[in-house]
Amino acid sequence: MWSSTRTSVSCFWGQGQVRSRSSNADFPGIKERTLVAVKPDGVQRRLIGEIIKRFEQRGFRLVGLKMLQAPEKLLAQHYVSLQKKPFYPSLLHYMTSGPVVAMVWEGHNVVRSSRMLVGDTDPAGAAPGTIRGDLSVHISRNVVHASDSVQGAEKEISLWFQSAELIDWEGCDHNNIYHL
Ligand SMILES: Nc1ncnc2c1ncn2[C@@H]1O[C@H](COP(=O)(O)OP(=O)(O)OP(=O)(O)O)[C@@H](O)[C@H]1O
Ligand SMILES: Nc1nc2c(ncn2[C@H]2C[C@H](O)[C@@H](COP(=O)(O)OP(=O)(O)O)O2)c(=O)[nH]1
Ligand SMILES: [Mg+2]
Repeated sequence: MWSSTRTSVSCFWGQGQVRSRSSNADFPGIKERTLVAVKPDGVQRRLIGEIIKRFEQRGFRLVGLKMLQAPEKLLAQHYVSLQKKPFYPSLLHYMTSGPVVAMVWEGHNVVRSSRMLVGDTDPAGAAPGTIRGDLSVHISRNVVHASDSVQGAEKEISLWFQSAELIDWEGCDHNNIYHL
């Protein structure tokens, strides 16, 4: 689904050696990706930076980012499972009320971890410390989206991004488990 060439950044360890990379074939899930989107209320409330900060601090890698006015057709596909819900029209109205910031984050178990970072769908039940638990009060204005399964993430990423818009890069921070 994503490009196979990985952009290399020289990593200097300790006394300045460049450490050679081991294969990551032994670490399934290491390159897992998920779709996260700052919803229109998050953009309006200037929360883009705060939300990106939480994913970066956790150690995930941003591999795709764009701001867009989401077309209704895209949202209809994205929320296809909610089409029959009574709140569906208001959900589409909300999601088209302003620009959205769509992102793809990569890392070990990023789908599950993102859902934990984001918190419960209903902010009233979202734990303090989570994005929704700290920054929102109502389910219909819950500031952020995160895919809820690996399969769903793959589908959503291909819906929101062309593969050429995703950058395969490698860093050299202490969270870089490619070097384990
Ligand atoms: N009862 C509700 N009333 C109003 N809006 C709702 C309600 N339930 C869900 N929503 C909206 O629809 C979105 C999608 O619902 P879903 O059940 O997929 O929750 P989610 O997976 O936590 O959210 P998202 O898919 O946006 O990450 C919610 O994030 C929320 O904005
Ligand atoms: N108004 C309203 N909106 C709802 C309801 N259930 C879900 N939504 C909205 C908010 C969710 O973030 C969005 C997507 O639903 P989801 O995928 O089940 O939840 P989540 O993945 O956002 O946590 O739909 C709901 O019951 N009422
Ligand atoms: Mg959902």
